Amino acid sequence: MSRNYRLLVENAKQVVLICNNGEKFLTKMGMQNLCIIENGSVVIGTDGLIKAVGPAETIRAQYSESSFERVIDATGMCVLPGLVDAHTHPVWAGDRVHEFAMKLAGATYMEVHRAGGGIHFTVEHTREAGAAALLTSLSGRLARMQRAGTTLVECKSGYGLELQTELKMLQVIQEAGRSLPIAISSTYCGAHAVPKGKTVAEATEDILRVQLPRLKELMSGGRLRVDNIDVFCERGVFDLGSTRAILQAGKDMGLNINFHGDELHPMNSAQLGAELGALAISHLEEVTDEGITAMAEAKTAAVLLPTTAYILRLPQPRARDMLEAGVIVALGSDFNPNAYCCSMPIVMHLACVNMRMSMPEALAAATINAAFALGRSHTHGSLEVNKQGDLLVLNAARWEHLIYQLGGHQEIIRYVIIRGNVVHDNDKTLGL
Ligand SMILES: N=CN[C@@H](CCC(=O)O)C(=O)O
Ligand SMILES: [Zn+2]
Repeated sequence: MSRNYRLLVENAKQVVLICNNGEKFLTKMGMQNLCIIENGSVVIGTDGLIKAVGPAETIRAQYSESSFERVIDATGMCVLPGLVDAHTHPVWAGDRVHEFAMKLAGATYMEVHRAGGGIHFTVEHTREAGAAALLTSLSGRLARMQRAGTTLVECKSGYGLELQTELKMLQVIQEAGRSLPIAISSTYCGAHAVPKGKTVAEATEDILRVQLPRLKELMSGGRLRVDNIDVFCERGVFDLGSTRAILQAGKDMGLNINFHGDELHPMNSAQLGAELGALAISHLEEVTDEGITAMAEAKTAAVLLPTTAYILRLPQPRARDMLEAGVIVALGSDFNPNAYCCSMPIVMHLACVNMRMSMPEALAAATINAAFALGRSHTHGSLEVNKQGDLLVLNAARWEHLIYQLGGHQEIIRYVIIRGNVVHDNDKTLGL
């Protein structure tokens, strides 16, 4: 093949494809048996898409006449798909480090929230912040996630709780998506908390009558791109009835349902999500057996967030029960001022130790299944021909080191590649 390509990554000790049959998600045994090529190579075209992935000698023979803008010799190294972070709240102003001390001293999440901290504290500061300042801090956070291997990330609004600030956040997310290599799935989360001075009914009314109609107008005029709708369905926040009304209205506008459920109390959020055809539900620390069955049947992904249970000392989500029931289990960092973690390798480590997932299950949950939870598993989450050329090259001969070395991703990730372009070269960053 005598053509020009963007990138050849050759001779990797392991190339972890995840799957190779166009699967949109993996469950049960599929998550245990990831597709791995020993001594493999990957070719990415000038359009940023994967053109070939296979044994090194086959690729060498097929592409012997071709030219590449860049060749990476990955001898002794591993190649994996870029990681997908299925749940973050990365747009905000105001420092909440003081709350960490409160929580360490025993305050619960809802106690901090009721004391005027938590989401309300962040809402006050985010309402006051200018879009430029929010974009600067968001870009820094996304760059950090990218260095930790994330190439597709879900980003929520939700620290405005009124039209102007929610729109400001969504526009900032859109701008970051335009200016940075990392891909973004954008989520309207106007029902993240009930604004101070409003009842649940009044807040729901504002979302249904004011916020969503304006969003719809901007989206249909092509001025705003939003992918998902989210609600914090929780006792003392949005009840089941208001959650249903908001999610259904979002779905009617073409948004994917992807919401917070069954986190602090069993709310039957899982059953509601399954009934509404939700693409994903996050948290689920308090999900019931019936909720697990409903999600497995409806093919609604469970986005588990190990950092939340860890920081708030909550019961762990029942990952094993979900996996055994055939639920599509995905992972997210839940990056937010409460859980300040930008690293999906740390999230996978916590999922393995605290939630008893195996390393292959955790990697599937942080790649193909997280991509499915965002409606993007046709382009992301595995190394297959015609998918986006997003990959990690590890300074390690076995891929499991990415999870095993707690907090070691900074040294272990040599390259982060998005659409065939090297966006992070660890040697250069560290000046080695
Ligand atoms: N549970 C609700 N929302 C966030 C926390 C947001 C915050 O505390 O600012 C979460 O997913 O953990
Ligand atoms: Zn969240």
